[in-house]
Parts: sequence; structure tokens; C-alpha cells
Amino acid sequence: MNTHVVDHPLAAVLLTTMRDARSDNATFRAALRRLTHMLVYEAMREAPVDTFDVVTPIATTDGVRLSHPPLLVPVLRAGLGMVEQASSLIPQARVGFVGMARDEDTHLPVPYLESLPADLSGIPVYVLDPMLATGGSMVHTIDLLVARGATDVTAVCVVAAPEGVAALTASGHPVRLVTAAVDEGLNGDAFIVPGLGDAGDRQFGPR
Ligand SMILES: O=P(O)(O)OC[C@H]1O[C@H](OP(=O)(O)OP(=O)(O)O)[C@H](O)[C@@H]1O
Ligand SMILES: O=c1cc[nH]c(=O)[nH]1
Ligand SMILES: [Mg+2]
Repeated sequence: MNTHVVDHPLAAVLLTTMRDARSDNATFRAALRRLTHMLVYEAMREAPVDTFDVVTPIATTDGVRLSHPPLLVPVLRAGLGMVEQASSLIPQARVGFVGMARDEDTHLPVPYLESLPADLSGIPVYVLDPMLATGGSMVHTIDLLVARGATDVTAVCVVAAPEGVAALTASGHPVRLVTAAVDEGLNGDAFIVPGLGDAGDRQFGPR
């Protein structure tokens, strides 16, 4: 599986704000929005485009448009903080939703929402979730997408654990990962170390 770490000073500054335990909910959400802009911008770097004639006030030249506008899939709750920024960068994108919450004892995802187009064949899909920890939530989400025919999936995350990267690789799914960081690993509660805490709670307060 291809992993692209967006290694840029401006991204690192925003990630620092998100890691900082003193950042309040609004500060955390603002940093996530701005970092999402950079992550999606990088994730779309190789997106194929069609050319067409565009007429400037002076002459006719080549214009471009995305050949295959993607589907964005925020994973609730934490991915909600990424979708507005991502869809403003890609106004033609459609949006589907998946909701799940990890069981605090088993660390397994418990799904509660699935709102996706029935047929995803030929559509690039960008899954938005700031945290890739054990990988259980992301693999479950990609299971749903692949069952609908998706063959081109990008996981857009802020912080990934090596365990989550390994789980994505082991899933055998057609996925690549774009993330701002790959951290040291997981603690006994399956939280990423050093990580940034619970990305849902840090945006919206505790469940
Ligand atoms: O890789 P995993 O071990 O599955 O953990 C990652 C998941 O945990 C977080 O969601 P959480 O379950 O806390 O729900 P929330 O977004 O509602 O807080 C996060 O946003 C991911 O979806
Ligand atoms: O560190 C972690 C792990 C799972 N989910 C989070 O929000 N943070
Ligand atoms: Mg959470």
C-alpha cells in the first residue's frame, strides 16, 4: 500500500496546534479545516484531467476539468470536521457518510450510519477521518466502498499509527494513504502515541 506523508512546514505547524492539549474545540476545528485543505490538495495531485477550450478576454487556450469528480466520505464524527473544506476545494464532489464509534473495551468499530451511493464503479473515493489507529474503522469503511464497486480509494488522515497502516495493507483493498504524520504506535487503550487524543471529542466534546 502506498503511504504519502505530507511533510511540509505549514502542515506541521497546524498539526502541532491539533496535538497541543491546550487547544480548545474551536482552535482544534480551525486547524483541522486548514490542514485538510493541504492534505486534500496533495491527495489530488495525480488526479486525471480533461482539457477543453477556454476563452480568455484575450485568446482561446487550454482549460482543464477533473475527469472523474470524486466521492468524499467523512467518517462520523471526527471526519465531519474535514468535509466542508474538502468539498469547497472540489465543488463537483459528491458526499457520502459513514458513522461508527469504537467500543471502548474491545476497540472494535460499532457502525451506526451508512449513507452511500449504490454503485461506486469508476468513482475515486476519498475517505476523510483524522485518525487511523488500529485501522478497524477505516478497513470497515473501505469494506463498504469495495462492496459497492469502488476500486480507487484514498484514506485522508491527519495522524496514523503503524498498526493502522499495517491493517490497511493487510486488508488487500485498493487503497492509498495520505497523512500528515505516522506516529510511534498505540497505547493500551488503542490511542495513538503521541497522537492528539480523541479527535471527535476534541472537536465536539465528549460523547
Ligand atoms: O483505527 P481505529 O482503531 O478504528 O480508530 C480510529 C477511529 O476512532 C475515531 O473515531 P471514534 O470511534 O472515536 O468516534 P468519534 O469520531 O465519534 O469520536 C477516529 O475518528 C476513527 O474513526
Ligand atoms: O488516538 C486515537 C485513536 C482513535 N481515535 C481517536 O480519535 N484518537
Ligand atoms: Mg472518538
